[in-house]
Amino acid sequence: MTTDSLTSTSPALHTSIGKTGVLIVNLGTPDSPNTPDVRKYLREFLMDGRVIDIPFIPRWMLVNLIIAPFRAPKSAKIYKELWTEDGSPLKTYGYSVEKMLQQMLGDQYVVKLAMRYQSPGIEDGLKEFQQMGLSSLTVIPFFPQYASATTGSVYEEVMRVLKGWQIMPELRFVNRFLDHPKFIEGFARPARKYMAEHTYDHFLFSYHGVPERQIRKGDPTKAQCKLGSCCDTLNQHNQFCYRAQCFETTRLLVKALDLKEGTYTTCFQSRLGSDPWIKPYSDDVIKDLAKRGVKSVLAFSPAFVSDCLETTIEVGDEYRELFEENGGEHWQLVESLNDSQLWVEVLADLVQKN
Ligand SMILES: C=CC1=C(C)c2cc3[nH]c(cc4nc(cc5[nH]c(cc1n2)c(C)c5CCC(=O)O)C(CCC(=O)O)=C4C)c(C)c3C=C
Ligand SMILES: [Fe+2]
Ligand SMILES: [Fe+2]
Repeated sequence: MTTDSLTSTSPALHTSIGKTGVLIVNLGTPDSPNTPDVRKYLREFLMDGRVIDIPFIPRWMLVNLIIAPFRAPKSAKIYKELWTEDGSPLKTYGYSVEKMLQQMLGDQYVVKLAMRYQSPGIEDGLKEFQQMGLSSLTVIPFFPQYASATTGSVYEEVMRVLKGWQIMPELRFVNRFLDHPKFIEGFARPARKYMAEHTYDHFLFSYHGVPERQIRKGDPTKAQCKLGSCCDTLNQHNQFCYRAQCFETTRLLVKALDLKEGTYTTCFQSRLGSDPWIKPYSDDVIKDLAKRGVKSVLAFSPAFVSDCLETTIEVGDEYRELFEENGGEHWQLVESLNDSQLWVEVLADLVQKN
């Protein structure tokens, strides 16, 4: 082979030698807030066997005959409240972070945003990486705490796509980052600002819930997690218990904000269906706090790195109404990391850890 034939290699391949692909992946959101797009999103999302973890035929019937048709018009209305002129915040922040992280990491890295459901898809992102002939690939799901329904599902999809590749890049998955100091600071910093402006009686840490069954399935000993006080500490036996990881996240935030014992509660939102989900339920906790005479609450949603339907609408609006209806007076949601510099620094650290 002559030098000429070497230099005539395709520019895309040539410039990518030695580069690392970084796939940042969030959950996904509908393509528009209109009912057909919301229905399409709900169908894809809820037909994932890690999200609704029941056998295929009952899952198909539940999703296609009950949840998607009835929920889509209601959810579409809420998505319309959330939508901005740039689209769904979850995706807008994602693109902004993609750009900022690319700038921070420099041209030895190629950063791409993907969504587990809907667009831009994981498969399309990975195919672009494949054409670039990257040497290594880091996948960072945007979920601070590991859950089979989120991080587990992203891995499964990445592995499904990679399975047929002739050349496998060096591969690294980041499976959680709840204890990254800058992740904690990303919530603590805006919280300190609110705490300087107002006195809060109580601090609420509301995480997305999962069905209790999913925690039991993920327990390696099948006996460790009793879904009670055993989740109060995170150790080598329960390190992937989603509920225990949420309590640990609260502990780290409590420490960063120097909150007093008895002034904060960890709870779980967004139940779907009639099976038991992890407790305590956020709506029960909020009603109880208001009835006990708590007048002002600072609320956090630290299972989400981008503001979305679950934070802005559910915690920011619906829980505020619930609190006020039951006698509460002041409710403030701490915004998520969104496209803050701190969040991009967390991601850069996670990429460069190896
Ligand atoms: C924090 C991570 C998340 C976990 C764990 C999770 C589990 C989970 N979710 C559902 C059902 C729904 N979730 C919905 C929205 C939604 N969920 C997450 C994150 C987690 N889900 C996010 C970031 C979002 C918001 C997306 C956005 O576009 O803003 C919805 C749709 C909303 C609605 O129609 O009300 C459903 C439905 C299940 C069953 C589940 C189980 C483990
Ligand atoms: Fe969800
Ligand atoms: Fe547990």
